[in-house]
Amino acid sequence: MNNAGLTVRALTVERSGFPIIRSLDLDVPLGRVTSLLGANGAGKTTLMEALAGLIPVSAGSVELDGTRIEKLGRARRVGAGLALVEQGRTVFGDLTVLENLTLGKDRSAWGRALAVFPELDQRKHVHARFLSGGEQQMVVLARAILADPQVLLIDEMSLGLAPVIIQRLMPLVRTLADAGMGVLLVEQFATQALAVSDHAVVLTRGEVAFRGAAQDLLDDSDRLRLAYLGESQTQNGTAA
Ligand SMILES: Nc1ncnc2c1ncn2[C@@H]1O[C@H](COP(=O)(O)OP(=O)(O)OP(=O)(O)O)[C@@H](O)[C@H]1O
Repeated sequence: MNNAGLTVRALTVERSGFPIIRSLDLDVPLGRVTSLLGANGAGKTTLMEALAGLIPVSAGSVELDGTRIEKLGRARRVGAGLALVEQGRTVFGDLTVLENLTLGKDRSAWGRALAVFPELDQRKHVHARFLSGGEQQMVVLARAILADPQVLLIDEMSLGLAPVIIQRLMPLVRTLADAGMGVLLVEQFATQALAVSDHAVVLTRGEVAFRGAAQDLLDDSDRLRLAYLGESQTQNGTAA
């Protein structure tokens, strides 16, 4: 029995018949933030979508709290304790903040959302389409947190947001992990992501090119640059 959060083994995911994720092993332990880095096209979003059940896996296993989930649909994975904050904000623009966060939920949801984002209280009757990008992202994050996941997958939540908002959101990710959640974080602002992360995994063309302590990657500017540029970690440094 494995209670270590999300355990991914030998996962292969194809798009249009071409393997994008190739025999990948990954652990997302509870109580830890794991940053997933890699150049554009490395396969980060493909991996997140496959873990969340938006696209099928071709081979391998995904276990959550010791239970195989790779064949479950998205809703059942949420029910099992796995939530995804998708790339690109998706609030219901015609609904108020309050409605966005309480639709289909019990009345305690609003209080729980406010505990995480108290600043939403003064915006609760505002239609979500009138919120700033940062406020919309808070609503999206709050919705995911209300599902009470064991493991939360966050794909590029800072896309298009001002640095000041990112500075507000990143420590929150740490707080969620400190409260026991496992977090897998894909983030273009790698140094800010690594600063709140325990572990780091770098993907290159669908395979793990580095895994280790987030601090080790922060301290190794050459390796960090390679993670951005998508060059392979071969001994002669040949570009991928
Ligand atoms: N629907 C699709 N059909 C076919 N190929 C796709 C599809 N979506 C993505 N790909 C390809 O899969 C590869 C990985 O893309 P993916 O979006 O997962 O990478 P990423 O690491 O998230 O990149 P980015 O940082 O740009 O979002 C790319 O080569 C991309 O062109």
